[in-house]
Amino acid sequence: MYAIKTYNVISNVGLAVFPKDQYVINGEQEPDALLIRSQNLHRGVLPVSLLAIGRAGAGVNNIPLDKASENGVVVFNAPGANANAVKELVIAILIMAARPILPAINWTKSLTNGDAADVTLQAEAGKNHYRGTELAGKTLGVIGLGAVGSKVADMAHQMGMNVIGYDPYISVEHAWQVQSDIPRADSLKEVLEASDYVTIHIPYNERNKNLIGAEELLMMKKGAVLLNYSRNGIVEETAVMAALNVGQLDQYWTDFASDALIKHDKVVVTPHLGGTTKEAEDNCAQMVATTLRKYLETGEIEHSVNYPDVRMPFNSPYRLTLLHQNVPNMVGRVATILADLNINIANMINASRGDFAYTLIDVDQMDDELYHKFEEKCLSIDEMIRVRGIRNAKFNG
Ligand SMILES: NC(=O)c1ccc[n+]([C@@H]2O[C@H](COP(=O)([O-])OP(=O)(O)OC[C@H]3O[C@@H](n4cnc5c(N)ncnc54)[C@H](O)[C@@H]3O)[C@@H](O)[C@H]2O)c1
Ligand SMILES: O=C(O)CC[C@@H](O)C(=O)O
Repeated sequence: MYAIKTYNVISNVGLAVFPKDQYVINGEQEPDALLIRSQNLHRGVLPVSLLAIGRAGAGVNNIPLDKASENGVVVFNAPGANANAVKELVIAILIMAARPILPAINWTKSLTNGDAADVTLQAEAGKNHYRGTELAGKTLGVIGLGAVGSKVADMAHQMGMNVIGYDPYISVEHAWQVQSDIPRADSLKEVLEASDYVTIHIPYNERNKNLIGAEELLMMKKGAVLLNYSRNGIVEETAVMAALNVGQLDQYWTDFASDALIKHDKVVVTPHLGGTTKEAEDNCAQMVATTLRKYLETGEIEHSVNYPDVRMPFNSPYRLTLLHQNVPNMVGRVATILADLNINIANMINASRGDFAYTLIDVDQMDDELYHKFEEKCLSIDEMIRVRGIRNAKFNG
């Protein structure tokens, strides 16, 4: 039985991916895998039993990736699975930033002391206080043109906005998703200077920490609007409030609450709602549960953020999986161990990603005693991190 431990609310559609006769969810056993959303794993230790972590979402800044890699824990996310939900929310926020919909609704609700006709008259008389502007013809700068940013850019473009994108690290896949008539800025400065509205869709990491600070806010048009539906650490909070106080920035909309931000008049905070739709929660949980299950049962890696993606049809009775550092001659050394044990290789694949690498070896014969000898010899190699043997369920019985 495999043991899965969950944190946060994980959709049942995702949990249903794990057959009850093979998986225990939140039982007593030490976990083989964690399935999480925003749970902060930096604070605890990773259990020794842990083989994998599945993040039912896009951002992985709540996971200690270096520690996971060094311990041979493969981390998966659900790329793009909640992008449509974030896009729809960001478009709604753009509209609410241009039109004072929330204060207008609250004011209308407050109309009292009159008969029906009086309320209608008051509403008509007061509506000019809630005059807005239109998005069509205004310029939207989109920082990050990945799964979310590319969708936001396209939708805003369709709504008549002039969209300018900025993403110096864009993948080929996402580059194809952005309409070719959406211009790309060559620098952050260029996109900030050009835009009436700026929306950020990038991961939080060391490089992007405080990407938007006092200097960048000064590059923006006076009275521009900033949206942050990515992560709080990307925008420097004190700088943003200072820019709001002097009118350099007109409004700041963010999905990430903090004590200071929620008290500021020109900041509107939603409670990390970007991916909170039924569809997105189902998509994320299903995608990551499927990749976790595949990894546990076949060793194949898909959508990992710390180890290379590796696929190999599992057509032998037994598979050996080896997570190791990316150093020369690992495959040679493992092949020698197998040869010394008189085990024939049926199929093999090796791939690397940065400092780490992964090797899958299929063999036709294996028993517990032989496996233990193999494992012991492999783990005596300094750069070997984790060795695992998987029996192919198709050959059982
Ligand atoms: N509010 C929410 O609930 C919610 C939901 C989904 C994602 N997110 C956040 O949004 C981020 C983006 O999500 P995604 O699904 O689009 O991810 P993604 O990986 O598909 O896209 C991120 C893009 O940002 C680009 N990028 C990285 N650093 C950049 C920089 N300094 N300048 C410009 N571009 C840069 C990358 O090249 C990539 O194309 C996630 O990492 C997550 O933190 C939040
Ligand atoms: O799980 C959530 O609700 C948030 C997901 C979001 O932050 C993400 O990075 O995908």
